[in-house]
Amino acid sequence: MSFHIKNLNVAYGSTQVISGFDDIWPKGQITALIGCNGAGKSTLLRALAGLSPMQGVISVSGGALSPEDQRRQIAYMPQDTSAQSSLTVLEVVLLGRLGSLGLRLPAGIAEQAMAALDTFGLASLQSRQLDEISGGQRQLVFLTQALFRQPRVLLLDEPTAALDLRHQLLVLDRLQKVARQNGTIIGLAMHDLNLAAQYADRIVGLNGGVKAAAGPAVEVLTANNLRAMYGIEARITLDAHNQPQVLPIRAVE
Ligand SMILES: Nc1ncnc2c1ncn2[C@@H]1O[C@H](COP(=O)(O)OP(=O)(O)OP(=O)(O)O)[C@@H](O)[C@H]1O
Repeated sequence: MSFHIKNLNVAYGSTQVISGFDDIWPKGQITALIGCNGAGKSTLLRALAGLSPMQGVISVSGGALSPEDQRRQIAYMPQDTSAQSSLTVLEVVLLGRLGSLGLRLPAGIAEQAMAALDTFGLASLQSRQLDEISGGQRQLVFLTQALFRQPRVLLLDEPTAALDLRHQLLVLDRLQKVARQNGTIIGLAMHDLNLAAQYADRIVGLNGGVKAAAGPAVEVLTANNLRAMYGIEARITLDAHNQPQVLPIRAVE
């Protein structure tokens, strides 16, 4: 089972933002989307989640996904999780299973949601309203909700952007486990290239809405690619596991 994206095109009005994007995201792997501000990462993830009109075909295991399949099989967490809401933290996580909730909660589901919150140390916040917790805590709550859905495909837009260093590592460790253990297909937009190198199985570079590079970190995170995609000069070294580490030096013309 893998996630196939064929000739995906997205336009806002007459402005083309994603052009002819083709890729295959394997089962049980993390694919990280990288690229400069405005490169099209969020637009691509939103289109895959069925939230932006697009042209092209997306399929899982060869079967093209209808808009209904997209909603059922794909979970998506946006970049901006700010919310004025009187929903509590526990209610937000439970909404992850909205599709299977009736008038009464199925037995045990609240306990499962609490256990999910506990993974990121959030259980004590269960009764707080969404607007009574910090930005990083809100990002963790929405991440917990997306994981609680147990989707086949999980799309996360900059899931560690609001998190401290420890929580960045905890979240990416957890995502790697979910991918490996459940076979979940995970796609992330990321700006931290070193974390992408450490955790992603594949990196896809977007430049002006076009796929500019794809493959393992060591092939994508090269000085030439970073100059072309970000307009920077960078020093690349290999760590003890032969993964590239990027040290940005200066912006270039
Ligand atoms: N709703 C919209 N209407 C019109 N243009 C948009 C809209 N949303 C995004 N764009 C444009 O589409 C392009 C891609 O934006 P997108 O948000 O996908 O980039 P990104 O790679 O996620 O950037 P960032 O790293 O800043 O989050 C940009 O030029 C942006 O200005």
